[in-house]
Amino acid sequence: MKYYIAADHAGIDIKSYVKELFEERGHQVEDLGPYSKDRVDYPDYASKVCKKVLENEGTMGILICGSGLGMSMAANKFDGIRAALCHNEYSARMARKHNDANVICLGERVSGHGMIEAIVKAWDKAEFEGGRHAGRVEKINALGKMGNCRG
Ligand SMILES: O=C(CO)[C@H](O)[C@H](O)[C@H](O)COP(=O)(O)O
Repeated sequence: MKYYIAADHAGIDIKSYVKELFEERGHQVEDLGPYSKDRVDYPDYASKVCKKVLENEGTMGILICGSGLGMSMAANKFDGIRAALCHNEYSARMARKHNDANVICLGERVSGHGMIEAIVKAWDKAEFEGGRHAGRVEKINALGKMGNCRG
């Protein structure tokens, strides 16, 4: 699997570690920045990753900020992106098995190295189950195409 990874200043310390975890599991990971610890805005980096994922079918994204919240909120604005904030293994497993998530969001200020490793492993081992979940995921995708849902 090809992944695109990015962070903000609050996620940059573990970006290389997360990249290595995915590479150790046989994946290719392209780092879209940032490349210094300067303060940056997470929507800019969520945007870089989501655009790449949408442009390149079959790829996935990894986004890291302090809590993972800002990245997931920004990423889920993109039609076709199903970004899952994962603070534990269960969430990571369900994000893939039930939601067919294509972007994983992590919080450097929330999860330590050991938990991050467990999350990555759980995400990577899990596969979308389809079946009853397929129609639900299609409904998520349809919501994105509706644009402004306020009617
Ligand atoms: O979006 C977030 C919080 O919901 C992310 O954790 C950001 O990384 C965080 O807001 C950055 O905060 P900072 O005080 O500017 O470092």
